[in-house]
Amino acid sequence: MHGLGNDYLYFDLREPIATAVDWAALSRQICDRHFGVGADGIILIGEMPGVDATMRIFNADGSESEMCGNGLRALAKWLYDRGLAGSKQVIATGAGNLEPEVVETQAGRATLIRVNMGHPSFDAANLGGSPLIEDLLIGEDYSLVCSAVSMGNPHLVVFGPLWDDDRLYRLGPVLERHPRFPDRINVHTVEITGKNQLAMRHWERGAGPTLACGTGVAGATALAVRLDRVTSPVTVEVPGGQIMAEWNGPGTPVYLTGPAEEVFEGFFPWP
Ligand SMILES: N[C@H](CCC[C@H](N)C(=O)O)C(=O)O
Repeated sequence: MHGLGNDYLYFDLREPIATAVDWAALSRQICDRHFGVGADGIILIGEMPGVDATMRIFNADGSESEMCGNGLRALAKWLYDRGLAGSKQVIATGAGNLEPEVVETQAGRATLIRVNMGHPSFDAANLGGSPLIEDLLIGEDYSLVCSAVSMGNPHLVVFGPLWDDDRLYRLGPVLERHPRFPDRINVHTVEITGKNQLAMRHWERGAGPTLACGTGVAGATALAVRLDRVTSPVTVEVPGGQIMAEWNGPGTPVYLTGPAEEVFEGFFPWP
């Protein structure tokens, strides 16, 4: 399934599995776009009393992340379409229990999902000591004004004209692995295109360039609202399409409303 082209292979683990699987290695093997199926990562669907499902996400490089906004919407769709979701969905993630809501359907299948993404944290400690805005030194003689925010997973935002491919592919990996961020970081170039509009491109931690990053959209929107650069609700243009983000200030969660699509279903021969 994918959310705005941010694609993952989902494993329905609600059945006990005989063998222990090295999910990190399996993610690397599956996500290889030439020798595997190709995807931005894999998502494991589990079960736990009191929630509709649990969700674990592994990036294409095998690293595990705390949260995935596009993945959460797709999982909410998967549960809804199969009649597995309670009236009020609850999905346990690395960033806590979140409650996606199906807001539009077509022929009984979910097409648009609104998700409470939790509260943004501008807490520097969570982001390798990076304050809200910082002149980040890169190499010997080059610095970049960046902002950092956590949505359970860490995001670095560079406001200004949208980067072209050259800049994204050059700066993305350098910033992803900047020593300032011990757990690495997702990187986003964000252009303010209107009072309620942003345009973004992404270099994701553990996946590189993706067509959309839900937690990145949520975090960048909260930063832009916090820095008084846009007013909520915000329409965000990402390479994979459009998504709506809402944040009404400190003490409130960020909401994302966006599509999710199922591309195919199959059975995986356990290694
Ligand atoms: N690469 C991210 C995880 C995927 C997040 C993204 N695809 C989303 O939709 O939120 C990380 O390592 O934190």
